[in-house]
Amino acid sequence: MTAKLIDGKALAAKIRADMKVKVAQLEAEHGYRPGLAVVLVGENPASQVYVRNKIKACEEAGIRSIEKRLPESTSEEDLLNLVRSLNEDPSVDGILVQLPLPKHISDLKVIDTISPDKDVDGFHVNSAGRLLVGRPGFRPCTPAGIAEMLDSIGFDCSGKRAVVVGRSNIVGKPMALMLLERNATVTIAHSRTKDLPAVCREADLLVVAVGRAKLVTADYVKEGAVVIDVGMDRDENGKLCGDVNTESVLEKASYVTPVPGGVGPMTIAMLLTNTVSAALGKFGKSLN
Ligand SMILES: Nc1nc2c(c(=O)[nH]1)N[C@@H](CN(C=O)c1ccc(C(=O)N[C@@H](CCC(=O)O)C(=O)O)cc1)CN2
Ligand SMILES: [Mg+2]
Repeated sequence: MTAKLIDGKALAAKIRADMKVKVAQLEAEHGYRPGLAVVLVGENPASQVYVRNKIKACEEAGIRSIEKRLPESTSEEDLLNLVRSLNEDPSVDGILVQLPLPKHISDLKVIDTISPDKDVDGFHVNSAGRLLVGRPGFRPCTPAGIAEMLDSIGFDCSGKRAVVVGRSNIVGKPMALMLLERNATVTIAHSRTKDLPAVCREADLLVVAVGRAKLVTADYVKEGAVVIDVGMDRDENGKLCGDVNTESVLEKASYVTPVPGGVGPMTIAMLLTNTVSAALGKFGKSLN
C-alpha cells in the first residue's frame, strides 16, 4: 500500500476561513469581535515563531490579538498578576500562555490561574477534568486538530485499535481520552513500554508524540494503518522532521501526516476555533 498524505495546511486554511465567517457574523449581529490574549515570556526562538503565526492567523480571521511580551527574567508573581488582570478584562475571550515557560516559573501555577472560561488552550485542570468525564469544555488544540484530520479522511474510530505513543498532559493523555470518547480501544505507550514496535503494530490508528526524530519506521506499522505524526524534531542535518520516518512508513500505512504541514497548522486552527467558541459563549451561542 502507498499512503496518502493528510494535508494539515489545507485543512487548517479551511477551518480558519470558516472561523472568519463566524467572526464576521458575530460582529454583524452583536458589534463584537473576539479577542485572544497571547502571552510570551522570554526569547525561545521556536515559541517566537509559533506566537507570530498565531497572531497572524487571528488577524486574518478578524480576531483581535492582545500581545503581551515579557522578558525572560519576569517573576512568577508578575506573570500570575498579568493572567489575573486578563481574567478580569471583558474584551479578552481567550488567554494563551505560550509554553515552555522559563524554568523559574511553574507552568501548572500559571495555567491554573487562567479563568476556565478563557482557557482556549484546554490545559486547565477544569478543562482536563471535563474531557475526562465527557462534559463539554475546551479541548487541547493539538488532539482536537488530529480529531478534525481523522474526520477529514472519514476515519471512524469506533471499534478500532488506537495506540498513542507519549503521555504528555497536552497531547498524549488528552488524545487518548478523545479517541476513547470516539469509541476506539486505546493503548497509551511510553518510554517504559516493552517491545514498542509490537505494540504499535496492533494499531489501526497510531498517534506518535514523543519528540524523538524519525523513531517510527515501517516495522512499527500495521498494513493500512493511519499514522499521525505530532513530532517537531530536527534530523541529523538540522532539518525539521517528525517522530515518524515518513518515507519508510509510506509503503505500509494508508494515511500519514507530514511534518511540516500536518498536525502543526491544525494546532493553530483549533486555537482560533476555541477562541471563537469562547466569544460565542458570551452571547449564549455555540459553534454548532
Ligand atoms: N500554549 C501552548 N504552548 C504550546 C503549544 C500549544 O498548543 N499551546 N503547542 C506547542 C507549540 N505550538 C503551538 O504553540 C505549535 C508548534 C508547531 C506548529 C506548526 O505549525 N509547525 C509547523 C512547522 C513550523 C516550523 O517551521 O518550525 C508545521 O508543523 O508545519 C504550530 C504550533 C508547544 N507549546
Ligand atoms: Mg517551568
